[in-house]
Amino acid sequence: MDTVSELLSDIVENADAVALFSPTGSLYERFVEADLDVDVIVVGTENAVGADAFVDIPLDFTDIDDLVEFGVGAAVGDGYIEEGDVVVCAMGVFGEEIDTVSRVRAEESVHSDLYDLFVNSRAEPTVIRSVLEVAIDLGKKGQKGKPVGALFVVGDAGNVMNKSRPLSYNPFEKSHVHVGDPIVNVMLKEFSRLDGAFVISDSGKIVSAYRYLEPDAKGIDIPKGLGARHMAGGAITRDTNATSIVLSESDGLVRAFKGGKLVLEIDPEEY
Ligand SMILES: Nc1ncnc2c1ncn2[C@@H]1O[C@H](COP(=O)(O)OP(=O)(O)OP(=O)(O)O)[C@@H](O)[C@H]1O
Ligand SMILES: [Mn+2]
Repeated sequence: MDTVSELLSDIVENADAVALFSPTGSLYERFVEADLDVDVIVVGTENAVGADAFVDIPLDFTDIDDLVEFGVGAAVGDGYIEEGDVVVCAMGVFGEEIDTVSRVRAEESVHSDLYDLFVNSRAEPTVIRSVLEVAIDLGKKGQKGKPVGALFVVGDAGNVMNKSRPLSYNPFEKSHVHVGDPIVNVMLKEFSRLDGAFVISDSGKIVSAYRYLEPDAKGIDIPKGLGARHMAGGAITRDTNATSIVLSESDGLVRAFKGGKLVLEIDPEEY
């Protein structure tokens, strides 16, 4: 059997594009050589196969829904496909060979929120990515073996400062340090044991620690069982153009809020 073309011809029929998620070189070659009647887009954290059409994902999403949602959103955003196009997403979840295929239509409802979080936040995408990494790392290890919670409010710092007040003296008052610097990651983890939120600027400068947020939380929905940290973290993203990244001390998950909505939920143990 002519593997790729026959196996996938039914699924690929009338599709506008095939998105290969982190394919091996030989798999990608087979797709190109199969000469299917559709565009082949590679989606991954790096373009290891040197594909012409490549979509960069900011995080190794372990959840397939998230992966597909982000991949399709980014393919639209990067101009490889258009709204309404049908994309066949193919990946090897359990190994290098394709074992999972989904056929989705690129629609606002499928792809907008997660892509938007990384690409259309006020803060630079690398800043969002770095803060997520700190939160995931902190969630994995905790502080001295104990679970910790933390709240990072990223972007639109001036407005966030206006909607909050200090709980204690600000250790970052006179410093010019940025997320992503290794020393800063250590500091963020150290200070996360204490109360309140970190405020981070669009460019990643740590503006303040220990901020008590006072947004209008009316009508904000957060998952059941969570309390004031998540309520404040969600609500501040509706009152301002900030994005919040919250690590829960109680359930250990990292969540991201934008525009008052929960847009991403990650279990650090899976990273
Ligand atoms: N408005 C706020 N601004 C900044 N930090 C807050 C705010 N409200 C609560 N916090 C911080 O969150 C911590 C935990 O509060 P709470 O248990 O109510 O939140 P939670 O949403 O249940 O989060 P967790 O899952 O981590 O327990 C508080 O000790 C405080 O440090
Ligand atoms: Mn709690």
